[in-house]
Amino acid sequence: SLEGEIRAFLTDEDQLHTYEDLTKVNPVTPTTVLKCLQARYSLKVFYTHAGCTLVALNPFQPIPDLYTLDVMKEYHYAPQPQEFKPHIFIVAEQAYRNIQGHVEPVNQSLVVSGESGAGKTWTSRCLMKYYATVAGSSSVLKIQDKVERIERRVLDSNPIMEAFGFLSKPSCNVMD
Ligand SMILES: Nc1ncnc2c1ncn2[C@@H]1O[C@H](COP(=O)(O)OP(=O)(O)OP(=O)(O)O)[C@@H](O)[C@H]1O
Repeated sequence: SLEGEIRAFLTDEDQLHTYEDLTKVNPVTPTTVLKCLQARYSLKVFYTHAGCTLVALNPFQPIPDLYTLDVMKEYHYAPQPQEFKPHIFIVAEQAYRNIQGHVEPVNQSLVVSGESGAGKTWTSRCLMKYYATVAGSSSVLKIQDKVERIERRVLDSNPIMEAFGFLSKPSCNVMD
């Protein structure tokens, strides 16, 4: 039965954190998926693939080592970044490479979704920082300046984007 399969899956508690892609979880149920994410979270692992989607959990604390210039470079220069640990930089790099594609460059969109407080603004800033850094000038000062300008623009565009989407959410009737 499904219940039996779920129980058997959860018995192997020490293995739950090893699932780097939730499509490998079997059986895929809310319980099994959440238990895996929980096991990873408790080991301070905040990113997990779910096929071509990336699940980002909010650590609710600064994790500076996860977003350093060196980490960005590691993902940017890796021949196969998807073989590294799940990270927002894998998604960023994949989209970047698709744009750079010499044969047929394709416009790219990154959809960042989640409930209020999930970390969408953080993630968008993280993506902007990544692009401003890897695609930017080689001068450190210029990079810093560009990152700050792009970040500012993203944050400034928030009220406009929210005016279109956020205000009509049933959970947040700001229009009332
Ligand atoms: N990866 C992360 N590392 C450290 N802090 C994070 C991370 N992700 C989110 N946070 C923190 O969690 C809080 C909420 O994140 P954020 O503002 O990005 O949420 P949001 O999804 O944009 O929320 P809302 O929809 O309400 O605007 C912020 O204080 C942010 O700094």
